[in-house]
Amino acid sequence: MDLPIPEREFDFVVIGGGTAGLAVASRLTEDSAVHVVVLEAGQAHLGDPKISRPEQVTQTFGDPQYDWLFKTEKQPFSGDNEYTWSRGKGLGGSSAMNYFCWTKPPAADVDAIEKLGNPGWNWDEYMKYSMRSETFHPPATDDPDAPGLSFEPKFRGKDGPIHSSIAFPYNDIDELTQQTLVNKGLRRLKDPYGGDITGVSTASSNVNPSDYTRSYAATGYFESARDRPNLVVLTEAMVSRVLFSEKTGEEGKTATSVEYIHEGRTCLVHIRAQGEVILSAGAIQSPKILELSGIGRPEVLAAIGVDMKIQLDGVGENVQEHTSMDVSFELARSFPSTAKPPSGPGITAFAYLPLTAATSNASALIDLAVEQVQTRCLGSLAPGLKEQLDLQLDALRDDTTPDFEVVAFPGFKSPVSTPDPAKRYFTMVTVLNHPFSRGTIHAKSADPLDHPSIDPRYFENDFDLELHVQHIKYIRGLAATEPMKSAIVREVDPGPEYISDEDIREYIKKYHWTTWHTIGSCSMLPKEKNGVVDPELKVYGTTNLRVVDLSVIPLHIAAHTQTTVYMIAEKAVDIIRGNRT
Ligand SMILES: Cc1cc2nc3c(=O)[nH]c(=O)nc-3n(C[C@H](O)[C@H](O)[C@H](O)COP(=O)(O)OP(=O)(O)OC[C@H]3O[C@@H](n4cnc5c(N)ncnc54)[C@H](O)[C@@H]3O)c2cc1C
Repeated sequence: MDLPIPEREFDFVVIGGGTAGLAVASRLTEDSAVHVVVLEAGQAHLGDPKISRPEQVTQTFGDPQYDWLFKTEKQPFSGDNEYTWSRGKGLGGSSAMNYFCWTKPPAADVDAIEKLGNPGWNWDEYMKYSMRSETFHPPATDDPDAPGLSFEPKFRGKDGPIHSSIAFPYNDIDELTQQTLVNKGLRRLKDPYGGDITGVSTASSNVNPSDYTRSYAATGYFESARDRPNLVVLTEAMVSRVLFSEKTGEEGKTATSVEYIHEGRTCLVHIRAQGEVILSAGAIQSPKILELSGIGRPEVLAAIGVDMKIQLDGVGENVQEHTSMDVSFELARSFPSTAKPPSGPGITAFAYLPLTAATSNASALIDLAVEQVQTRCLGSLAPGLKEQLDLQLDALRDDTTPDFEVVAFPGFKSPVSTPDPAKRYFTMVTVLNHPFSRGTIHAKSADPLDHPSIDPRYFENDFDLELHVQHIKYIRGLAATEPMKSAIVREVDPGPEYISDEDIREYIKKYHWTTWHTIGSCSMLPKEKNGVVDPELKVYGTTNLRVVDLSVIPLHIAAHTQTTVYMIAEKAVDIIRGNRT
């Protein structure tokens, strides 16, 4: 590592040594004849306790050595506020700073990706490849059905590089939440990893129980591959663009080299004949690198002064992000809690529910969503967006597909009030899983060091805000349900000043936050539907440039996203190997 690499040729140049990038590089170099270089903009950080120790989970946030610290544009439909979007910088990328939640989407969400024109991207394939990435460590227990400890072996990976476990003890806030949700009509799931997540469940974590450390792309995939002579990993190498041959063949343009900045010098690395570039810079920077390479929308390239090589109108479009809200409560002194503030992230109790379970008003709300979609259709919907929104409407109508997520956090979490150290609190976190709004991420200039312009267009489709209002009301309904009702003294934030829908809306605009799950900026869709990559993850109009990271997911899923990224990487490697034989 950290070798200044001479201008030599490789079979694969991987841009970004993050979650997907290291997984792909490690798998490809299992074949000793295949030579791979990974160019990562950040530092290695290997063995750094701020990354490896679960109890230090937020220590990397806001530190530019570890965190890209992106800022969104001002959001006109969200009070003109700007929002900070953290992303991991260094080996392992965002898997080095995430919150350890190991979750998987419902089968229906993955099958929807196939329905959008992507054969082979369905739930069966998801299971096959995601299990390949995981080794699950069952809990040591005499009672396999004990709350928080139940699991189904057939849904869990047995010999993959990433270790998962039930690392954070199930505590009485988890039980309080889960029992209240059950009393509100949800069912308890034995194991939410088999494609049915609707109900109450306990999530695993990507913590290796053998030494209680973070299991992530750098430890899981890279450590076992790092001594291979056919793998070179260069850190602090900021890729600026991909260069193509002058001639365009029948199948498109061929990438010949990748340009990057290392120690203040601009350098090139070359690609062998039959070789490929794998773009794994994440959903925020992969579209920027395509644009700096001359691939994208004509008006974006013209504005930054980059000559167009391939017109692809979908680059940096169709951006979707999960938004999240906190509702915090003060616990009654009588609540017999042994729960201490979590020694790690401590997030284990999850629930996913359909809109129909969240409110008795669901059918009127669905009519409102249909009307909003139809109103927008009268205007100018981007190509392919109608199909996506129709699938979202179908999912809203379906009682078995979840639309929103509830997470119990056994501590105080709110940007508004200051907690009293003499009191105890817990927080219910809600997540909007399938936003209707669509945003953009585009290069702001031709300077590779400039952050891109990030415009998620939060709440441009007002229905997203309406759903968040329903979430807060649902949580208030939980607070009025036993056993939670007797366990709390008061709701702290938003609190009693925010009762009317209008007031709740204003509160949400000020205090919602990102869950760092951006998708869609290099969507896998048919080209005429604003696709950037085909189902083999190849960029349209190129012969040997693939995008392998979260940016390719075209429609959002009800899950935290790391398992999906490992799945994409594992499947990409099979596709690549299949093409080379
Ligand atoms: C704070 C936070 C908490 C999260 N919590 C969870 C969680 O609890 N559970 C969960 O499932 N998911 C969580 N996620 C999301 C999950 O971690 C990400 O979706 C996933 O890791 C993204 O993988 P990726 O490969 O697409 O991108 P990344 O892992 O971000 O990799 C991109 C890599 O490319 C590098 N790079 C970018 N530009 C360049 C360039 N020009 N040249 C060279 N290198 C470049 C970056 O430095 C980075 O290493 C969280 C994310 C964050 C940020």
